[in-house]
Amino acid sequence: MAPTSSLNDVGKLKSYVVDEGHGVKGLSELKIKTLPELFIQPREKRLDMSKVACNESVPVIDMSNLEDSEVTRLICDAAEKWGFFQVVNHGVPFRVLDDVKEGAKRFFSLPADEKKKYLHKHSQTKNVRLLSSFVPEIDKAFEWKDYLTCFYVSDDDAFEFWPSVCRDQLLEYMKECEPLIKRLLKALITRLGMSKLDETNKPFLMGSRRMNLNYYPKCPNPELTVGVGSHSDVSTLTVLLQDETGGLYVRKLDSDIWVHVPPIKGSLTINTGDALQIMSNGRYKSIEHHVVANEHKDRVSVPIFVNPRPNDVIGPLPEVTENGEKALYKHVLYSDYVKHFYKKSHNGKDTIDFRDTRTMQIGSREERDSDIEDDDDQRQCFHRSLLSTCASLFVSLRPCVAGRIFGVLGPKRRRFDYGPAFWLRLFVENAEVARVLRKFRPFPSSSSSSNG
Ligand SMILES: COc1cc(/C=C/C(=O)SCCNC(=O)CCNC(=O)[C@H](O)C(C)(C)COP(=O)(O)OP(=O)(O)OC[C@H]2O[C@@H](n3cnc4c(N)ncnc43)[C@H](O)[C@@H]2OP(=O)(O)O)ccc1O
Ligand SMILES: O=C(O)CCC(=O)C(=O)O
Ligand SMILES: [Fe+2]
Repeated sequence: MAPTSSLNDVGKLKSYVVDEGHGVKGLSELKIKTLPELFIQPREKRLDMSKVACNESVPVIDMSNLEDSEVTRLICDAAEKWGFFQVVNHGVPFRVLDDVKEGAKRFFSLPADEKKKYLHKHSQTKNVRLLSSFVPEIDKAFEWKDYLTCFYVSDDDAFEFWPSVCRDQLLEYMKECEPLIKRLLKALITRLGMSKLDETNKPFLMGSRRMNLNYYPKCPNPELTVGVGSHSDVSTLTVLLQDETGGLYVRKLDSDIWVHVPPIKGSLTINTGDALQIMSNGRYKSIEHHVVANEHKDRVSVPIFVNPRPNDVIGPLPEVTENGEKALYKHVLYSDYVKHFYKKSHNGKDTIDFRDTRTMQIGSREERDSDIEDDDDQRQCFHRSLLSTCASLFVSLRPCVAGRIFGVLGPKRRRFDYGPAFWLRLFVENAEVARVLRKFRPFPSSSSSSNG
């Protein structure tokens, strides 16, 4: 039961919030009058209201005219100058947006024992996790937020592992956003010198998706904490659905001014993430943003993070650097980049700094040692990409080989159904090995790498 007497015992408090599945929401529902110390953020991590510009706002782009080159121009300008914009008339039905918000509320209203099943230590899959704060094992001061994160692998995987109270709504939302995502990327790549979105660039621009359900419960002392600390997303781009509460602030480019992103009914907020900043060699900006806590209302938001595939090596695109432009970022295996993001608490733009050739020396020795940062790292990360691609190919082939040898399909038959989906996946993964090999073999020596 309610550990109101133990709120000052950090161990018990963490255990209540994180391990028992109550989350920050459970704590909020105890109607505590003061914020436990665990959630008190250092002053520099909170939003300084004197730095908020009330007369500024991120662009709002009307997407109703599908063929309009002016829309393309507005999207590219917004990604260059703001890294954030809202879209209206985007084609995703209001009903789908309402349903996914309701689905999120349903999930977080489940009893703690039900939610607990999605904690990392109990979850049947690593593609679904329930967390509080950001990375609770690492965060010294907790953020006032719970979130469920779902990495999309396939419909079958989602049907099997995603929570049934919101699974259908999440999948529908993700699928309805697909045309919008393609339109946005198509527009953005024109300014990078690519003529179309096709099978050659789709994988590293939008090869994987992760959806989070964020829940920010009412907070007794919102001014002392944050909903989400300042960070930039590690995605290519993020499509964010927020409810009517408000509280998302973004940094104005090259300034210490913050701008509110007001909820507009039916709109979606788009931001370009670190992966696109790297691929565009800094042309498109991945902007810091954060969310304040709120005393009066629970808030939900649902971001779709559109990403490269974990096994992709990302770096400034050849189309961008072929005119002699100096590459500002080192290549990195995308899953290494994401793991680096999850290894530390939110701290502004420090994830991308670790690939920025101008700031690469920043970071603790421990971090430097564990990341690939030597001059030969492009070669290394292609090696790693190749290895992890082969590993995933092996995993998908294993039951097939076992089936052939022993004449059995094993207990996980449903997941390794040899229908069209299986053969398609096999084909795609073989193609992937071939692609990585092609990239790897003619790779130049480190002395001729373009990183400066
Ligand atoms: C602002 O607040 C946020 C933001 C976010 C997310 C923002 C984004 O931009 S998400 C886009 C992320 N991109 C992807 O997920 C696509 C690429 N995915 C991958 O590369 C991989 O799935 C992986 C994330 C690297 C995980 O790879 P894998 O090695 O196969 O899986 P694990 O063994 O489970 O993970 C290894 C290691 O990573 C950490 N970790 C992984 N996932 C999460 C997660 N969802 N949350 C926290 N930490 C995660 C973790 O340390 C894992 O080690 P363990 O020892 O725990 O296994 C998100 C949240 C916000 O609050
Ligand atoms: O809740 C929001 O409005 C933003 C959340 C966010 O920035 C994130 O999940 O990455
Ligand atoms: Fe974010």
